[in-house]
Amino acid sequence: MLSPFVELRRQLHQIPEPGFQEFKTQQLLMNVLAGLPQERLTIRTWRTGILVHIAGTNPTKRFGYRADMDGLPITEETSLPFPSQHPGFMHACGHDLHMSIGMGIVSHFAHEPMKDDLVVLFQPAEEGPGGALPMLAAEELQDWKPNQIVGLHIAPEYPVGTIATKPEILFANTSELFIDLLGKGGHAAYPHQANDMIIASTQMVGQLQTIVSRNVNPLDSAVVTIGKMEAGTKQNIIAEKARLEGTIRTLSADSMGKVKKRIEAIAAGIEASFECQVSIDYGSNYRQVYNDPALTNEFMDWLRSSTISESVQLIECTEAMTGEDFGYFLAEIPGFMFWLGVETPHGLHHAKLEPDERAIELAIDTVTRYLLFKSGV
Ligand SMILES: CC(=O)N[C@@H](CCC[C@H](N)C(=O)O)C(=O)O
Repeated sequence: MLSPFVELRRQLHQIPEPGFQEFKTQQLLMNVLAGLPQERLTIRTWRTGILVHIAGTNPTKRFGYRADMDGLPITEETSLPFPSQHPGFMHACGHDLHMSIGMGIVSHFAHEPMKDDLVVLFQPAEEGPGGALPMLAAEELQDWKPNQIVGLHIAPEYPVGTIATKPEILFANTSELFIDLLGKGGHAAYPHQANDMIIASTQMVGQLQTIVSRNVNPLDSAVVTIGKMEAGTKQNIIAEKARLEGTIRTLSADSMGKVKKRIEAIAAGIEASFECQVSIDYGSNYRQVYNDPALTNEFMDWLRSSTISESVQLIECTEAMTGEDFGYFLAEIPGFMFWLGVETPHGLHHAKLEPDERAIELAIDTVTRYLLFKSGV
């Protein structure tokens, strides 16, 4: 028989929704919460998110666990018998697992409370525009702010049973990048009378790739990725407009500023050389995920020395250029994030991502036992 949280993951997997539109997701989670013992639960909603407070037996502090909720605009290509029912959308970043693990933690402590309080946050819009910052500022969270917070992210590259983390920076600073180019459309046969934004935008993509290779200190990692480009209407019409969409990743906040300055200089060069207009919008920016060194080391020592080490293998990993708005939680509340192995050949944001569901019960067990270690029964 399937664990109820694997069953929940499968239901969530079928209803991926964009950030701040997680309406069905919220409803499903609310229905599951309604089926749990209510004595110690207080439930609040905030936009499409949910905050669940589980009262401890003799609390002196409050712990937090955060799960993100949104899906991605990807057409699923897995062979799963429970694929996405929302065309063009998929849980391709594991948020379906993060939520079902969150629910498993709520359920555990709703049945068997620990000494301290716990707040489990189901947070919308991690993929964009970012739900963490407004959730942290929300009235609904102010009297429930945890003293320590934990988050996890699935990791396709590690086997089930692996947890990977490190003190200090785990994930990069991020900034979205939207670039609009405006020239002059025209007939394909009269290029001299038009100003072709396909040529200008492809030149710009090429020049953007020189920032990391030529302007950033090789010992200080950065990424500039253009993930989407749009231009043109028909094969024999010169494109008046082009749009580039991408993301910037840096390990230091200082480098983020430098990369943005270079993007602006390249944009000015493209404007001058192609006699067009280039406008830049940085969309949403996420703060680095900075793991509290003392708490992370304590967690790692606990993983190595407690009986959990029989089922969990700890890896001290290097930092990754992924982004996470959980970084905003960690800037305000001490805590850490860790990678949870779900071994699958396809990576995050891939249409064939099929995380191994055995990681769900393992994560529920690990986090609940860690919280009990921290709090006492
Ligand atoms: C873990 C993960 O994949 N997170 C996303 C966060 C997206 C941040 C933002 N929307 C951006 O694209 O810069 C990631 O892409 O790393």
